[in-house]
Amino acid sequence: MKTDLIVALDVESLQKAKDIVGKLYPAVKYFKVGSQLFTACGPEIVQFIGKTGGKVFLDLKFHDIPNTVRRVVATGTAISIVSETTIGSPEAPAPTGDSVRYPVFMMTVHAVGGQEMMRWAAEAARERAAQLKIEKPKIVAVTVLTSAKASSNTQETVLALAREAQISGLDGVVCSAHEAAAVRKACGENFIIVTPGIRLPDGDAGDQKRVATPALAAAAGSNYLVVGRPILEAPDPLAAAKKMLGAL
Ligand SMILES: O=C(O)c1cc(=O)[nH]c(=O)n1[C@@H]1O[C@H](COP(=O)(O)O)[C@@H](O)[C@H]1O
Repeated sequence: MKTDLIVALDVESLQKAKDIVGKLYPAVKYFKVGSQLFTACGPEIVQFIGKTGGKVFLDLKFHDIPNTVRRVVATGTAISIVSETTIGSPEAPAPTGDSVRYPVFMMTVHAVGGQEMMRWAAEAARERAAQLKIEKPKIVAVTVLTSAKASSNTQETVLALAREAQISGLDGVVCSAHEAAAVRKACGENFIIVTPGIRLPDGDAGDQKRVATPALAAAAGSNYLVVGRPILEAPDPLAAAKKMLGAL
């Protein structure tokens, strides 16, 4: 199984994000757009990464009533910079121009939102993608954040949430490397495991508690490793990304 690197673009402006993508692509192909960047610049960054050739992981961790999550997942599936009714309306016609030529590749919801919410999210992505004739974005559920200290029942909680996500029709979960092997065993080979909290042996964990090296996470069965600060704050982000990739 191949393990890929996703760089978290946790920066405050479109320009900074563009600079980082410019430095890292094509060595890095996957970029995570999270709440900070999306709040700062909106869908334009999605379009930019798509045009560059990269793939976007839109990590907005939706957690709301099923109807609201259904609508926002449908909107995210059709995300575009074209200023038209598509933004905000899951029922609106397909965007024109090149907007949906760069759809997001993966999105997050919170597993604690419950099975009905996750099921509606999965259905919304499927339906909207079919309508637009584009590949369905993968929907993955955040389980227990990697910033939470491990407790005696962390693995059990992650496993229960992963099973609920799978039953609900989601494509995978976000969990730490510490639970990845158990999730892989319980949910099978095709279930996507996304793992943040990745550090090289000498790396500063910061607020992350359940951390692991790239090699450990890959050996545990993670498909995608999410790395932010160790790359963003490095004097040479490309060299830092290559070091992470080399440590897989
Ligand atoms: O959903 C996520 O991406 C996520 C889930 C989780 O449990 N832990 C976690 O750190 N993340 C994200 O992964 C990235 C990790 O960043 P660094 O700790 O700087 O490498 C951040 O963008 C977090 O928002």
